[in-house]
Amino acid sequence: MATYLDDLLLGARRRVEAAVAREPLAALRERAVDAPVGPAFAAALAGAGVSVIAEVKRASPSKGPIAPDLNAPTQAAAYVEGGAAAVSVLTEPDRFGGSLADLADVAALGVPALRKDFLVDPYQVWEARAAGAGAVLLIAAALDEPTLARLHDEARSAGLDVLVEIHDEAEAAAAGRIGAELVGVNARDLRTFVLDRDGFARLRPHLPERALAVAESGVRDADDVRRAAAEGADAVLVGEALVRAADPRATVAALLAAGGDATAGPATAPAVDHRPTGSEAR
Ligand SMILES: O=P(O)(O)OC[C@@H](O)[C@@H](O)c1c[nH]c2ccccc12
Repeated sequence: MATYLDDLLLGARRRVEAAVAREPLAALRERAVDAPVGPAFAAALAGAGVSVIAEVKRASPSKGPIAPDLNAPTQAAAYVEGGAAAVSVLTEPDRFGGSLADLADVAALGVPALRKDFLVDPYQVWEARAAGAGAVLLIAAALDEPTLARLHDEARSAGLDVLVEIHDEAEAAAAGRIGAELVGVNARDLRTFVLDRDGFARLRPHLPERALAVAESGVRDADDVRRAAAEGADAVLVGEALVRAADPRATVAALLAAGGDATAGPATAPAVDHRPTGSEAR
């Protein structure tokens, strides 16, 4: 059965074909290397406490329209004022209402920006670089491992960081084999859209040891951030809760405070050991 994910991947391939017809890869690369490199993405997440990657998203396949009139750079500026370490920008147009122009507008603010899309071709990596992104998302469930590895290498050679998205143990292992330094656990299964709030805690021990860990999807409030912190997240990636928020600046600030609390004080959950133990150890 064809899933939404299959549809999204097909749409991505068609957009690449159309874009290549307008501007061949060589020309795009030339334009991209002349563009200023965006601020480093992964390094912005590495500090103490849980960093917030705040997302610009107008719609989604599971929710339909969420914030159809959202202005990407205005929204992103509010995130930055609230203390977001980085901004994720959906560039997929059909189901998420995004565009590369949104990405460029957000990156122009000088914030580390992630291209969130369904990447299937190196061309899309260079589009991200040309738009001023600091990172691209690669979805392990969408790519066979050689393609995942190839796109990962292409992005690294373009000077971009890569957020490798996984949602099971096999994908976590693949992320390790390709040398991922930044791994996101998507609590939402992109094939079924089912949200599993225990997904991060379950998969955290299986992530590559040196990688930064991002908890993605379904983070609603300070309690969810505290939980992610206690489960060993370096960052949370938050979309819907922020695009629906009446005051996105204050909402980011509140999430950030919760993430700091969790590692700071006796009032919150004790630190736990996230490394695999016993027979689980790799
Ligand atoms: O809106 P939420 O539940 O906070 O989720 C944000 C983000 O995790 C989600 O948009 C996402 C995670 N991985 C993706 C891959 C493609 C498109 C979207 C996504």
